[in-house]
Amino acid sequence: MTAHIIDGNALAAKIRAEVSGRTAALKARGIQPALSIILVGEDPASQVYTKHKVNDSTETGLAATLERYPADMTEAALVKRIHELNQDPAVHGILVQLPLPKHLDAQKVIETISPAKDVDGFHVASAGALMVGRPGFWPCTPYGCMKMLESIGYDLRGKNAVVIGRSNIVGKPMAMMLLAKDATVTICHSRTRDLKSFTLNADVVVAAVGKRNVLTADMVKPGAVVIDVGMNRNDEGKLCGDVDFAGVSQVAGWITPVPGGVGPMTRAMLLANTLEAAETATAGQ
Ligand SMILES: NC(=O)C1=CN([C@@H]2O[C@H](COP(=O)(O)OP(=O)(O)OC[C@H]3O[C@@H](n4cnc5c(N)ncnc54)[C@H](OP(=O)(O)O)[C@@H]3O)[C@@H](O)[C@H]2O)C=CC1
Ligand SMILES: Nc1nc(=O)c2c([nH]1)NC[C@@H]1CN(c3ccc(C(=O)N[C@@H](CCC(=O)O)C(=O)O)cc3)C=[N+]21
Repeated sequence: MTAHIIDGNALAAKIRAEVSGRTAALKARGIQPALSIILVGEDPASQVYTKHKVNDSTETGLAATLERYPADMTEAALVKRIHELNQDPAVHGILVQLPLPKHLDAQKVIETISPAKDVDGFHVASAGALMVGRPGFWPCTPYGCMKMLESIGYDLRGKNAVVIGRSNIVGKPMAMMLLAKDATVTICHSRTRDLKSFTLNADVVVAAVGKRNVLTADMVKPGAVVIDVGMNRNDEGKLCGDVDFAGVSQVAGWITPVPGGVGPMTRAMLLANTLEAAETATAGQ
């Protein structure tokens, strides 16, 4: 068997086109949807990622501002700036790029973002809303994974889903979203004994670990859907996921590639969340 590939680039392009259309409608009402991105420090990967986010936004008609601050910025100064952005009606979304320098408490900083502008979906209020099924912003990476499942018309009801990884920004919200669609969800992590015994029984596997070859062909049920969130570098320095793509694609029914899978979807869902924040903030205006 050779798996069908779920093309994240193509699906992300579709979502961006939808966002562009809705952005044009807002602009026709005199509203410019706007995202503020805060980057603290000089992390090279973060510099690349934030540049991508600004370019994606601009191409879609959203206004994006990248604010860069030195690595020694104090928490008080950062919190003050976020409060200003919270108050600014021209700003609809606020994103603080992670990781933050070690002297800053990332969760505390995120809690200062107004939940109405939390387009990353990392605020505890956003996490709580997802947990209890109330409206709120969903974290972009698991949200993008759900869109990928939706794009193949996959019905999660009663299916066994295994999420590998339990971070607050990927694994845990991913599990909640799958649960909300009536999957039977198992969350595995570094203390899980015999990972393979869980994945072999899974109709859907989401790998969000950050280690190469966490999922290999012998661990996958024939025909399963495999979603690879991981971002790693192989020995040649090439980007690769958590899944042994060459092997697993011989067993799985569907698989997402890295690059060109979940990554572009994460970026597209950020645009969708920002647009939604702008629409909600300006409803009836
Ligand atoms: N494509 C995209 O858009 C994005 C990709 N990523 C990538 O996804 C990956 C995960 O990110 P993130 O959730 O932030 O990472 P974290 O490091 O926060 O979480 C990793 C999780 O994997 C678990 N884990 C570690 N080793 C194993 C193992 N051998 N077997 C099973 N579970 C294990 C950890 O368990 P424990 O809790 O016990 O430590 C932890 O829960 C990274 O590669 C990251 O770069 C992240 C965000 C967006
Ligand atoms: N506040 C915050 N929000 C985030 O969403 C956030 C963050 N901080 N910090 C870092 C992680 C990581 N992340 C990625 C998003 C897209 C790609 C992506 O588009 N990847 C491309 C490849 C890009 C390349 O070539 O390097 C792909 O998979 O095709 C990667 C990684 C978002 N993150």
